[in-house]
Amino acid sequence: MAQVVSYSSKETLASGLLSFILDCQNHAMNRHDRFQVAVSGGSLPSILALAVLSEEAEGKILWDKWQIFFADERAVPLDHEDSNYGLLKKELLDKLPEDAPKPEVITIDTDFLDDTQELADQYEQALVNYFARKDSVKKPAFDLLLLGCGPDGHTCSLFPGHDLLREVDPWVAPIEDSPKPPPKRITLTLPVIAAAIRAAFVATGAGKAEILKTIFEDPGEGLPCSLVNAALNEKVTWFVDHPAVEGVNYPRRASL
Ligand SMILES: O=C1O[C@H](COP(=O)(O)O)[C@@H](O)[C@H](O)[C@H]1O
Repeated sequence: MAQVVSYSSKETLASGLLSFILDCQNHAMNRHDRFQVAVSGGSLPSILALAVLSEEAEGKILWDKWQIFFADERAVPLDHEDSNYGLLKKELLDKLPEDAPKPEVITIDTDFLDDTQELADQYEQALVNYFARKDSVKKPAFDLLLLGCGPDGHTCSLFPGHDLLREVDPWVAPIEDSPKPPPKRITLTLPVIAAAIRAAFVATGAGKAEILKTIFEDPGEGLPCSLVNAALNEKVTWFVDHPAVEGVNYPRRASL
């Protein structure tokens, strides 16, 4: 079962998230001497920055071992205001101390913005280069997925009821009709998410309470976030604040 930890403030949530990330990082170091993380856009980069740029994190993040991928990305130039890379750069990468080692960041190839299938294929090829060779059964195992939860229960660019939820073979898939703008994107597929070593969702604010109620109390509804919970079970932890789970009957691990 997915774990949920609820915090009283963004700062305490960020501190809990940092401990989780450090645990995943240390496990990854023992596993293969690198830390392969996929990050989301939306509200995730700012809270991630709060965690990993904190005083508490000083000297503990092995940036030169991090390989940062995108759980989903919008088909826009990297300096466009809708780019998930652009957001991560603004919130986190640009704030790393100048003398600190830098993570490797694997972005989309913007030569293919006009053809989302090719854009997805190129990003999948990048994953093939960083993970084991592609094999139709074995999916890449990210050390950590850092996921967001949209107010409709979407995660990555996997939207409720969309055909993409049934993809089994591709690692990365294109979407041209995202209900949330911009419409053209690429996303990791559910089988790749299911192959992750660990995953964390971050959801904050009262605006998320209604959808979290459906995700946890009515998983049969099949919302993308519920499908991730079902696929990863105890490997996924939700970092939420109290307003996000107000009135929600969720599997309590602790409330901090
Ligand atoms: O469009 C997107 O939305 C989701 C959720 O965003 P949030 O602001 O509600 O946290 C995000 O996880 C995804 O990466 C992004 O492309």
